[in-house]
Amino acid sequence: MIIDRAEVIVTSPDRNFVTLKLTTDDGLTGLGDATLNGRELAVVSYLKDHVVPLLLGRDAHRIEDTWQFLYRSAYWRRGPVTMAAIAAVDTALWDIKGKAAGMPVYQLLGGASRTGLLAYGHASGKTTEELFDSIRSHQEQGYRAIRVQTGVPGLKSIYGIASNATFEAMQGVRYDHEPAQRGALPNEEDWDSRVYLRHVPSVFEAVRNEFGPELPLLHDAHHRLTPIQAAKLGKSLEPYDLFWLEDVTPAENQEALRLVRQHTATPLAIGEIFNTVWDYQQIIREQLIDYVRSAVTHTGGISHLKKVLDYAAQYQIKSGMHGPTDISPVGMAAAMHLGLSIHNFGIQEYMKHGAKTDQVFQQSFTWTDGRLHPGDQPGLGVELDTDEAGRYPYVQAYLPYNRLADGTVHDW
Ligand SMILES: O=NC(=O)[C@@H](O)[C@H](O)[C@H](O)CO
Ligand SMILES: [Co+2]
Repeated sequence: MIIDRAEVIVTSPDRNFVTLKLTTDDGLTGLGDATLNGRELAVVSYLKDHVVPLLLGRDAHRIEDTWQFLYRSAYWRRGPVTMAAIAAVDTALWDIKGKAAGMPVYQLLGGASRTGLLAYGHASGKTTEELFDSIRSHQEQGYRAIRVQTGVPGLKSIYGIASNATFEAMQGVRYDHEPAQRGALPNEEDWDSRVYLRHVPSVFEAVRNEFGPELPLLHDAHHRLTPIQAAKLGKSLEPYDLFWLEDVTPAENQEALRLVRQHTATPLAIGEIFNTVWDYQQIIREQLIDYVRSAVTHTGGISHLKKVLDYAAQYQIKSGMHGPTDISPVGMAAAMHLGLSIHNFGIQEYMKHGAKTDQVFQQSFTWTDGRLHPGDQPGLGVELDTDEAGRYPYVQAYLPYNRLADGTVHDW
């Protein structure tokens, strides 16, 4: 079963997506998500100019050999562009192998370890009442776990809040921070850690008082705090029993999490911007986190993220795969197949894609009673309508960035 065609399809229905489509000599096709939000065209070139010529003529069955060949023959190791490109190839080959076997990918990975995948959604609101509306709306949509992000007094715009606050309005104006904002330059936003640290505990106090102790609540600090500030936040949120506190501090310096861990028992989730097991090695080995946040799309594909999660399982660390709208339906399907099969599944982030995206990508996953299931179609269960995709050309788009009051650039 030889790869004899490889296409890199860029489409921008509700936001930019990059998809690799491989076709074999016996007509089987496989899809891989290669979307890197705000830097999409770098992966397009990496695939088109450097990887596709190496794939044509290769045996599509040899997934591990292809992965090792692409990882080692590049010479230059790791990084988001390289690992997103390798992820797309790996995922597309698993899709093909599933179709060749007549089985959904999760069956090839060892079969189902659970009936469905607990998912969480993104409630947000500039004010407490808008936040409460958003939480109720997510509960009505069936979410059993909810991420809470709010405005911060004195800050003009902030991560995780829809540009148009009320949830009803969001039905039309979707929470749009994930799909990088379209435009020639990144939007500058403002930030103040001290105001944020004072404000967040009061938000969770209000949410717990309104919604009770049971509802699993998550929060994303989005890389903005120093380790001691992260420790302070984790400790101040302990009375509210969070499911997890995410990206509390930039984790390139993995040992920074030692300080946070010394001060708080709030569970920690890290890794959505990581791209290989080496980014995790210390924080897994020292049990400095509780959830691995990587998406299949950014971490070398199904093959590599499975290795990361199998390593994490030895330290009782679970998956918490990244699932914003800039993970395409192909990437989400790969996450669901992997999540269904592993023992140490934790939770799946699930932001619903837009209607135009669902027109471009035909999906077969189900969302029932707050749990996702990839479905039982052979392969990943996603097909891409190339004609529909052709209707939405790429649009330059960037993620925002932060500056502090004195103009210093800060993590967004
Ligand atoms: O937990 N989810 C997140 O942090 C996302 O909102 C990321 O900022 C975007 O997906 C980046 O493209
Ligand atoms: Co995050």
